[in-house]
Amino acid sequence: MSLLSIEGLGIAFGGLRAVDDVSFSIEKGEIVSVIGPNGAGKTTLFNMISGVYRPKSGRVMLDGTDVTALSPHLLARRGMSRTFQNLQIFQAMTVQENVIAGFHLKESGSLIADLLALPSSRRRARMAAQEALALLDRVGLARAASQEAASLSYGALKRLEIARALALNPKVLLLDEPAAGCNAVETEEIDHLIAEVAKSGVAILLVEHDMKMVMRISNHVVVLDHGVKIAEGDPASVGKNPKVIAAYLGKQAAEDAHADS
Ligand SMILES: Nc1ncnc2c1ncn2[C@@H]1O[C@H](COP(=O)(O)OP(=O)(O)OP(=O)(O)O)[C@@H](O)[C@H]1O
Repeated sequence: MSLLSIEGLGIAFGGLRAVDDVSFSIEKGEIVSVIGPNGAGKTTLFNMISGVYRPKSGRVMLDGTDVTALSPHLLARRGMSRTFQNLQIFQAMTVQENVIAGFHLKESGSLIADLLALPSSRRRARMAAQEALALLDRVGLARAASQEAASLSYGALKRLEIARALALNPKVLLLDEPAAGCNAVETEEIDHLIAEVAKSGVAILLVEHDMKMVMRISNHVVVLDHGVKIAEGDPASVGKNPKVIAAYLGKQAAEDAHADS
């Protein structure tokens, strides 16, 4: 049984089948990337897996349990957390407070205790602050803990968002374009971070346009075109697949590439 199984997911907008019968799975500690040309259905698939859209067909199985269309916060409690293409950082809060906000997503029933500032809630707050610092250390931001998030560079903000998603202690982490807008140095830092998180046993699903990054860090690549899965496999075999080349570059380029090889 895989940690995360995507089974025949499909959805349509009006007459357009944006994602059609897509299946694949992810194991513990594995990095799987979903790629495809613009409009292929990557974001839509991601949104179905993370509970933002309800699929018309198929299901999402997490650790053997059907979690299809659970709300994002319930999914977070079951062990699936995500980051967003457009950063969801609270700019006016400190770096550490942003991570602490992540812990609150998985807690329930603590609001009244917090409002009354009960000893239990003060103890919890102290622990959350310590755990947040440990997470910031992991993503290389411990020294910026008390700075306002707005003062961080773009690459650091991206790592902060990953730290906040890790605050939920996920089994599966979904990353929506983690390197978008980053320069080469920032992308490399995010590469290392993703590899380290996977090594700790977290399964990672990535949607990313930076093809070099995808080829560098993925164990497995799933390729979509017009909502349909057209290929999957290790990065090297997917990179050579004529169907994939055709989807990206057009049919003629694929035939040329095939003739050259
Ligand atoms: N909410 C929506 N309503 C109607 N059509 C949509 C909606 N979301 C996506 N689509 C359409 O579904 C198809 C897949 O879009 P999607 O954004 O998932 O592709 P993508 O692979 O993520 O593209 P990109 O690489 O450009 O981000 C496109 O034709 C898009 O226009």
